[in-house]
Amino acid sequence: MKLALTIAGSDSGGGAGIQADLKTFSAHGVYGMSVITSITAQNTIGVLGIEDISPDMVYLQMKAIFEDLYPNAVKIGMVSNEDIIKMVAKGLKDYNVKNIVLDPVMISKSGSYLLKPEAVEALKKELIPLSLVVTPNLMEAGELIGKEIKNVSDMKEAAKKILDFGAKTVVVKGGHLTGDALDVFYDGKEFYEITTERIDTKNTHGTGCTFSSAIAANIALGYDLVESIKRAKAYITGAIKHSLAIGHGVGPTNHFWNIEIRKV
Ligand SMILES: Nc1ncnc2c1ncn2[C@@H]1O[C@H](COP(=O)(O)OP(=O)(O)O)[C@@H](O)[C@H]1O
Ligand SMILES: Cc1ncc(COP(=O)(O)O)c(N)n1
Repeated sequence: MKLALTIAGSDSGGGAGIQADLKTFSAHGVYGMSVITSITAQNTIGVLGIEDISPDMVYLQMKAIFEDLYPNAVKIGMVSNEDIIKMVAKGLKDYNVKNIVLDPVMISKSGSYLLKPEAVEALKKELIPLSLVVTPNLMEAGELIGKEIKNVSDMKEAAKKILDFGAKTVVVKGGHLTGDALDVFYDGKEFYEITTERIDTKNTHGTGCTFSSAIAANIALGYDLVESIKRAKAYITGAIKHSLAIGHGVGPTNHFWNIEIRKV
């Protein structure tokens, strides 16, 4: 059994954050574990409240996992504030953790801050240099480099700059552009454009979480990074195609779209 860890926030609505990540790991046949950084009271409509976990408790969860259930890959999502970011970076360094996929979560689709704006610099300084791949959406890439991203050429420029912050590779996700769902991957040498059809649905709650945890699951399974990203792109596209019209707002993706469960 391969093991994967998510370090992220809890989404009570089950569509994003820790819940999306654990479902994604399970859908890939990977054993999922979690370090919860923050609890959000959230549904498909919005975020009602956020309560951060203490940095000491974040570290203790990491210690519990790394001293017993060492992960083959790690995904990082919502890290909320500077003190949690520093503690997560310390835990990853103390236990020499590799294969880190960083989704620099900043704002929910419903508009709530999941990262304090003043913590963006700590994210850049502490977590990006530890990452095998960083997966910002257009807004997050723009915040990281201090410039609005409007097209594919801006996405490439952002990928280069984020690589310069110390990431090994970068995927800038173009889910919020018009046209095809085009993501740009940069490995420091070559650019790759990873494209699928755009699916016409409002139910995209948790797409970024699901995509990044699918990359981590595939890395844990032993695929190389480019293959892991390609497989994650196919998985998220299916999960959006079969997304769930549940709740009264932006519904979640369907994490088990490729697993057939028969009624008896
Ligand atoms: N409507 C859509 N149809 C197909 N793919 C999409 C759609 N929306 C987003 N994606 C893809 O889902 C993944 C997550 O992207 P995105 O939604 O931009 O992330 P985030 O949730 O962080 O904003 C990317 O691969 C993106 O291209
Ligand atoms: C706890 C938590 N983490 C992350 C997201 C981002 O969700 P998305 O993947 O839709 O950008 C979220 N809404 N809640």
